[in-house]
Amino acid sequence: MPPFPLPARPPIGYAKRMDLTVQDLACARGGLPVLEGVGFTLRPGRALMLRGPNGIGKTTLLRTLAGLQPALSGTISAPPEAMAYAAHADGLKPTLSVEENLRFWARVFGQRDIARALDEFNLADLAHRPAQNLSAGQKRRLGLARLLVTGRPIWVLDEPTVSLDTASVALFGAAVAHHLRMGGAALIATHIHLGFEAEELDLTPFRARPRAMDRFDEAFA
Ligand SMILES: Nc1ncnc2c1ncn2[C@@H]1O[C@H](COP(=O)(O)OP(=O)(O)OP(=O)(O)O)[C@@H](O)[C@H]1O
Repeated sequence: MPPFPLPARPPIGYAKRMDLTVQDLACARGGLPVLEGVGFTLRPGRALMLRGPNGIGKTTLLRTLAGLQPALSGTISAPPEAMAYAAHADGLKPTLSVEENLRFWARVFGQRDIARALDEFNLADLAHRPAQNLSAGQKRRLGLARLLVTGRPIWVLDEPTVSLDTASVALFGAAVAHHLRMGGAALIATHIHLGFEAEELDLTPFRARPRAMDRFDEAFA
């Protein structure tokens, strides 16, 4: 018996280059509609940066795409199993070392190689350090290195550079650029420029209309 459950479905991985087409998507947070009418296509090898002011719904959209919460309506062409989601909670096991964390996640996602993840995020010197003894930026690097052992083609990233210093932002930018060259794709909510070519989607026009205003109109119908 493996020490932890393996995925019921085989990983999709890079061999399966995948478009992500979103049509007329509406999503909610805390039971209130946040965005409506969202639509875009993200193709293999491309990155799309989500823009918009604080509270517009970037996190809500990413969580919906990654299958962590249901959409109110609309369609998402790619299944959650095609996506690797990384956000503020990094899913690290505090008592496991850096290397053990990566081996754990590689096993969960049906992968073997962790060497590239250690290398691309400059974690080799920290390989035997328990995750709980890492600095905030080092933990974030490990959380992002996890993406490389998922083998999943579409990265869905919420503010991935929080806590990273300039050198680590550059490492992360290079890792994403490599992922794109391999035929992967990335959807990233960030307020900074990551050093590679990407399209942008401003979510401001997709802000959901307030429900109170709908009721106000109905009162005069
Ligand atoms: N746990 C929650 N329960 C209820 N409402 C929430 C919750 N988290 C966020 N919200 C609200 O949902 C809306 C969208 O929030 P979301 O976090 O998706 O925005 P964001 O664009 O990612 O913001 P930021 O740029 O500040 O990270 C905001 O109005 C926010 O106040």
